[in-house]
Amino acid sequence: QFPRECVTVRGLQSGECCPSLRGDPGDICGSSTGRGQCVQVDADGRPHGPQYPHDGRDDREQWPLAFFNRTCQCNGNFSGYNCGRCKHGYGGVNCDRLVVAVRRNIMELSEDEKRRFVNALDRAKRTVQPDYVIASRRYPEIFGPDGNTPQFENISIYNFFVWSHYYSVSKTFLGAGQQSFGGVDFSHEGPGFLTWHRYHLLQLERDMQDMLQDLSFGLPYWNFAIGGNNCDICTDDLLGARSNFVANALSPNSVFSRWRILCESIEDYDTLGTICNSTEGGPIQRNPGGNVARPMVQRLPEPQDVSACLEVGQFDTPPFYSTSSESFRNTVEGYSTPSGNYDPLVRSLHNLAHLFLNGTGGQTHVSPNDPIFVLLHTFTDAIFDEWLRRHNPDVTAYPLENAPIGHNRQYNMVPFWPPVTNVEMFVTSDNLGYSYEVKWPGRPYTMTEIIAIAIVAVLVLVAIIFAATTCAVRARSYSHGRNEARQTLLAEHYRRYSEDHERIQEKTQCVV
Ligand SMILES: O=C(O)c1cc2cc(O)c(O)cc2[nH]1
Repeated sequence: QFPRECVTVRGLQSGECCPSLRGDPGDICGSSTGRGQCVQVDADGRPHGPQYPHDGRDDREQWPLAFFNRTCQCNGNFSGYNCGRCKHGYGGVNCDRLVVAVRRNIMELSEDEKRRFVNALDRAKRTVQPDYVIASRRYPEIFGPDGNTPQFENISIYNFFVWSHYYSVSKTFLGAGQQSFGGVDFSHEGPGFLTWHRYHLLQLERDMQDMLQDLSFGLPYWNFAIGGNNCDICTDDLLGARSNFVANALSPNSVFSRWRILCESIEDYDTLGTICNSTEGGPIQRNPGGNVARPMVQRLPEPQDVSACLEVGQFDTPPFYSTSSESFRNTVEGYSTPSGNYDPLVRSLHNLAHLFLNGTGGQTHVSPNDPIFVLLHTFTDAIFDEWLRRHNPDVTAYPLENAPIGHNRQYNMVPFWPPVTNVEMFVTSDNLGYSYEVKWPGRPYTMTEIIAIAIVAVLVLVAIIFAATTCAVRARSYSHGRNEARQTLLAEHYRRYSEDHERIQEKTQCVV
């Protein structure tokens, strides 16, 4: 969440996180080369929705002001915590070269591409994130027991991805002996669901591009809208088959069976007020389609669910929450029927795909530990992107205020650094340096369309029958006429022939 350079006692006390580029103390934010400058953080102070009634009790309010109030602001296509890198979609030393990463269906990768993707994920699980460290305590305890030891830890690239999700969904600690408040979620159940997860994926993709030294590396996606109860990507060449030996475990032939998960000690965090740190625990649990207690989540979404949700015209609707009706966001998130009707009993699309996994991938505080999370979310993001293309909304379609805390248009998404607002992700993917290769299922016909098509079909059929009958009648009368003519002709022939014959006979008789 924060650059390693910033989490010193002095850095935290100053509230300034404006590291210099290339270690020259005078060159904060690369200012000497015009890359950027150190500025005041702009944090959203507009009213949030009524779901969160504990203002002043959580480090994530008005992110990131509890930790830092000054940051680098980069010029042009420069970007990053010290303006040392390029905006998404740009490369080269001067950040003036366009680069695009293509995100493809994982099922359509070649064997070699599949192997390279699995290996890249595994390497990310073991490679230390070079720039960022994570807080292992809430701000009141951030300087450590001696007041001089900032409580931050190194973490791997993949675990950084896991930790960021955990931090955004964790409960608000209200004090020892008091129940933590769970009605808060900075990345779900609000308009920020799509923008938050979009940035989350971009950060992982960027970290993996750097690790692989390949700016064109694109995260693939899992088309989870295939119906049925089979997880098609749960094979050993992809995300891991089932174990034949241990219930809910992954096959030992998959590298993911050796992954250990982060952030599983949820009771400790909620009762002691601690924060998930970089310590790993048990293995990934997964039993796709096997939740016998909830038959509704034993099947994957259907292709027509995707077509239906893309028809929902409004991005989000009041109260901009998991109870919103006729909201594209709430529909694709999966709290509504695929056509947009809110129903508390329904789980569809993204939520259904999570719950179908039935294990680590189905619990918000740990779900990214299962790497299927990445592919499930790239597909959700692809649907979001297609919706943006089809509906071409203005920024005003995204609520400016009164969304649940963390979800307002200008809110800096928690816990990303440098600060990035929800609305910055409310653009089509080509503005962010990536694109999707997807064949979208056709839109299902409405009842009116079905009736109109049936009427046209009947009319065409009647016209064909009429034309055929008319032709047959005409053909019959024509051939009848020709027969009559032919018979008249024959009769005439015969008459002439007979007369000639009689005449010849008369002549011959005369000669004889
Ligand atoms: O119960 C749900 O609808 C549900 C579970 C779950 C897990 C997860 O990681 C998410 O991101 C969302 C989600 N929804």
